[in-house]
Amino acid sequence: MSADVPHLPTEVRAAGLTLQQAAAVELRGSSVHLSSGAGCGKTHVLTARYLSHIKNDRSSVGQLVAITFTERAAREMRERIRGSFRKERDQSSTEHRTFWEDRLEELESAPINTIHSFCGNLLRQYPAEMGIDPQFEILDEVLSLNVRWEAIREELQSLLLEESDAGNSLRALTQLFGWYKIQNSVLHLIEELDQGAWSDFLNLSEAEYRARIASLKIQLLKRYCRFLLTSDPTSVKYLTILLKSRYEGNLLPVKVREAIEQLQALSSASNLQQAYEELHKTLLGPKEIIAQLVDPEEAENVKEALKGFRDSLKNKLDAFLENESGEWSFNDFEVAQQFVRVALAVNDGYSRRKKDRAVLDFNDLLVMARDLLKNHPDVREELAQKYSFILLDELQDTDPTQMELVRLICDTGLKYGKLFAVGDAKQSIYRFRGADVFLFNELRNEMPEPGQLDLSTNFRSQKPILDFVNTLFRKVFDSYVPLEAFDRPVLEYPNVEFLWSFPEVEAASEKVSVEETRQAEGRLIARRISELLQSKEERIWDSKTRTFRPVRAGDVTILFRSMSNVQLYEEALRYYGIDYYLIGGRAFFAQQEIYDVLNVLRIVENANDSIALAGLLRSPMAGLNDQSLFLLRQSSGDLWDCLFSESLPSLPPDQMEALKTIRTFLKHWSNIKDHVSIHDLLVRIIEDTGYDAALQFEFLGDRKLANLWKLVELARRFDQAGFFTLTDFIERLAELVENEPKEEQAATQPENADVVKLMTIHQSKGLEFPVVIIADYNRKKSSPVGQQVKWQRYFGCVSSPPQDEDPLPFSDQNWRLAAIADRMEDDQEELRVLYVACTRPRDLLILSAGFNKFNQERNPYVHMAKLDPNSWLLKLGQKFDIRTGEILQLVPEDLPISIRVISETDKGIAQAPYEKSRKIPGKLPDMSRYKPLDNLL
Ligand SMILES: Nc1ncnc2c1ncn2[C@@H]1O[C@H](COP(=O)(O)OP(=O)(O)OP(=O)(O)O)[C@@H](O)[C@H]1O
Repeated sequence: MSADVPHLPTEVRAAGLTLQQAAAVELRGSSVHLSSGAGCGKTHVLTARYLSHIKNDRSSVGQLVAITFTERAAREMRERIRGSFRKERDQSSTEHRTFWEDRLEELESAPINTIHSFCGNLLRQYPAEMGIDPQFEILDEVLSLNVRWEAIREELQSLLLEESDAGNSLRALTQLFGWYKIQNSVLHLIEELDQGAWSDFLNLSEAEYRARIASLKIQLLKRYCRFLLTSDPTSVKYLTILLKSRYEGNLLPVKVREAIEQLQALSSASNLQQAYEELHKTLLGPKEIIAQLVDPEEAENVKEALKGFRDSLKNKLDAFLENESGEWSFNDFEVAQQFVRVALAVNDGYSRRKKDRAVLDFNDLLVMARDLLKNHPDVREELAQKYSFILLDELQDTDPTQMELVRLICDTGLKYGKLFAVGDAKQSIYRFRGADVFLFNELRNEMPEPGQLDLSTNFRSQKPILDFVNTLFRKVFDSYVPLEAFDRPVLEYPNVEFLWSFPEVEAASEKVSVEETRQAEGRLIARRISELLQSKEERIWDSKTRTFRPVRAGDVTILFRSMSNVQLYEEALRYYGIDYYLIGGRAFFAQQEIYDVLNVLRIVENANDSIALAGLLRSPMAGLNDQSLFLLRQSSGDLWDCLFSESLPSLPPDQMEALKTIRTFLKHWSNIKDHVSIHDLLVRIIEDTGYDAALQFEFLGDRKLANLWKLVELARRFDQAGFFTLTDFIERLAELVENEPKEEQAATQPENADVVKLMTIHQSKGLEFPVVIIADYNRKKSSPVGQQVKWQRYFGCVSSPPQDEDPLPFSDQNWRLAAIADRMEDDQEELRVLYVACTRPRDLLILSAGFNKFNQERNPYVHMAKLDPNSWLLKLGQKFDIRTGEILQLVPEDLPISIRVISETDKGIAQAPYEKSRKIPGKLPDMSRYKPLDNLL
């Protein structure tokens, strides 16, 4: 590795980097921690740095490791590096061309990959050290879940009879929770396995545990009170009404400020209960306050808000106020330890199963690679010799094991020039996978000062979008560095739009479902896209021609927080005749085609499953209609008997034909099922029934077909794994259908097709699009229900008592406190997700939401508060009048932003002039087949 480079290589300056970027590319001698806002060229700089190691440090491709976190990002990074090499080759003199040709060839096998594949390769090089089979297979998410379930079932069964601590723990837990809940709880726990922390937790004495919780509780209360005042949508909504009401006299603000101060002082109160009661009294709202309000409507608002704020505080502070020493029949700490003991025993069984089958899951790859480096200094040394520079993208998404790995790979070079790490703390959005943004900041503080670098010039978005982002997030993130716009032409059209829709209601009291509001929103989005596509307005910047051009379908991307309701938006797009491409919808296992396959397999496996049989008969595989099914049912009690009886009911000829055909097939499939692989059986079923062709002609046919083939592929992987039978496959599939793990739906069109794209915000990370619509902006986050136990990083294991028992068998106080700690972190993460979304567009950002109805409030703050905001809308409404787009409470840093607000009722959407000019399909697709099966049975 070369030492300091004394002067700036001119090639780098010529590459068109900013001074900030060039500094990051050129620094040597110190490692670099490059922190940057979105779109400031992190990946761009990382690519330039890679190139500069080849050019200026004379490194070979094999000496450079580039690591990122997703396959997509790794592909993109390799592509960008390849592009930069090609450029070098094309600009080189003849004698240097071969140099770059060779580097390009080496690049194909260069270590530019995800951290998981880096670890996988490492383990294959040193299998003996870790005692693993070098030919190990990697279990993906779905298959590892299967093996985990198998371990849970079998290990719990044998533990139940075992005389051991774990056995005793399981028996005690079963009495408390019942068998079913234990299984799910154990699954939940082992997915969060943190072996070291678990052993520490088991070694804690009760006194140590209680002391730890007591100190945590005080720290938590302090943070929580601040959170309630600034970020909790419910309490902030009431506070907003109280503080922003128009009043005469000063009693209300005085009282509210007094309450705020009391709330802030709670965590240092010597007697918490007493301090809380004082606060409660302040908020009781003396009559004089109301009397000072001129406007009766305002008086009503204030009265409601005072009560709402009081009740919400009581509810939220409850967990802190309770006395721990209640009369409980069980001890919460013991229950938590019992869970950990059982989960550890099951996890041992899971590890054994993996070892026997020579398979590793994703987590094993990281943990084992970490242990390999930790426990084998010789391997560490070899690696240090082999790799001169480590380039790491998306540092903010590292989890503790990954960070340990990075430290071990860099070894003594960690601070001294070996590591080049880039990231953005504001874009850390993988907490649910264990990412911890704290690690990002911690590493920064360890770096020598010259290596702590920043980027703040954004090359992606038009200036007004950045002004909007800065205004919205300035107060949201600590030490926010505003994004500066790269100098380029700006449009006269507003680059930010609010798109608010609400269904038309007859009477003010009429209730509107969330689904209806989303449908109206979908229609307004589709209408707006259609308007943009028809418009001749030149609003998309083309960097090649350096001019603006009109919007094309492929410019538009709709981003979702969650894909659960995406079909409502898809329907609207189809209704408007807009082609689109759904990137990996999450609910793969919740699709009708998956149910259909499950039904047919169930019936082939077990003829007595009449629910599955009914499902099969009415699916396109058999093609019977409800009337025929009804007649079949009537003619005999049992559907199967009737299907195979001599005397069939009289059915129309086509239905009779369909019935006889499926009967023949069913006999045939049952005969071959034990002699062919699961994959072949499935393919045979599809071929016999022409199911693939039938799906093709349905609504969203392409995607259904792609999903079907994805399922066939899953069956092939089951066969390949070699240890699953058809019964296993059916059982696992049924579980997957029930639990809906995060499996993406199959892709149907190339991602670069010129059609509108729909994806989650997580999938959009690192990407950019000309037009971005953030849909479902006011979506409320649903909280998990029915969970019995969880691992919380500060509290350790906490368990929730069975809620149907009165009194509760053990205290749920720690469970609730741990939930509060998680809730606050989740809230921060939600805002980071919003930041990622708002920083994706280049030319136009549209925020869209469907509301019940707009209330008539004149005061913008009260208006917003009454919409019952989620955390996104809360932040938006604190800074903007969401009805007009005006900035509220200007501060000197705020720049004027022109925001276009479109708000429409359903009727308004339907009456839009351009809709009439569109060719609209006659009717929406017939979804009647999707009604639940139990209607029939
Ligand atoms: N010096 C530069 N000159 C011109 N364009 C640049 C420069 N640096 C970056 N860009 C462009 O800016 C855009 C954003 O760059 P890049 O994707 O590398 O940013 P990023 O920081 O990784 O973004 P994010 O954090 O949002 O993923 C890209 O289109 C990139 O080509």
